[in-house]
Amino acid sequence: MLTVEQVDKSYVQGGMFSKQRQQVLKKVTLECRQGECLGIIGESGSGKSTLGRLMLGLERPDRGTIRFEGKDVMDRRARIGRISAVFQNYTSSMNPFLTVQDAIMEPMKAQQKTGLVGQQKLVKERHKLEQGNHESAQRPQMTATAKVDMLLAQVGLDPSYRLKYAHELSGGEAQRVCIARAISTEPKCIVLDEAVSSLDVSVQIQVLQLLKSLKSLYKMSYVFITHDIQAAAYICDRLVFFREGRVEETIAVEQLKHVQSDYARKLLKHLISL
Ligand SMILES: Nc1ncnc2c1ncn2[C@@H]1O[C@H](COP(=O)(O)OP(=O)(O)OP(=O)(O)O)[C@@H](O)[C@H]1O
Repeated sequence: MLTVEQVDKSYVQGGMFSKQRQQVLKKVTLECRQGECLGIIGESGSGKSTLGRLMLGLERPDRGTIRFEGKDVMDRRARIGRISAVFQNYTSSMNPFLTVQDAIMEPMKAQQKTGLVGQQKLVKERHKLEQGNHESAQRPQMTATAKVDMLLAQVGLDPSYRLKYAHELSGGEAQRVCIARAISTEPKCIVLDEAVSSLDVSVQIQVLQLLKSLKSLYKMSYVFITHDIQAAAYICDRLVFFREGRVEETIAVEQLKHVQSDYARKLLKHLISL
């Protein structure tokens, strides 16, 4: 579904006019399958966030390709409304001048601007009519407010949050709003970069549970980027151990005890059950 093939990425090191480059990603190849949660786990500086930005089409690889359902993610139409993101810095992820309602509606508006919603809706409506389901085909569209309320309810917040601003929210609440925004376009995939790392442990567990239930409700895939092996083991189906910009090992979570590399073993030492 989301495939990364032979991706290299480097950055200029030591100022704008320097010719020195730091190779951050080295021939990275991996796949996040339909409906799975793929964990990318590694030490600080191993290149996890860089890979996340490339998967979101925010930056271009030097070499190699990243495709979502066969289309290059650098093509905006391949990703808009289909791949979303939740980052660690939930308060800075939210524009301080926007209410919760406006923040949640931002991606939907962006999707409407591209005209993609229109096309998808038309196909769905035509299909319903062909099936003889005239009643549901003619049902009026849910109002924006009702849609925001529904999304807030799905992330465990009541409608009174609609008119609040980012600074009026706790960390956990702000991250729930970011999750509501990420699911608003009903994407097929969400890239979560250290999405629970800044939250208190008890809030982390609640948000992880929420992410799990939303994943099955919306039948989404997750790319879960983290340095927290416990959180990864809780939510992921497979883990990619990432070291110095390379894939060191990939393993199913239920096989974790059988990891081969010393690096994966070292990271796993933090997992109580081992
Ligand atoms: N835009 C950039 N310009 C220059 N160097 C960068 C840029 N982005 C990342 N790097 C460098 O690439 C390396 C990998 O960074 P990255 O943030 O991808 O690692 P990470 O595994 O996500 O780390 P952390 O867990 O600490 O967030 C680091 O050495 C970083 O300094």
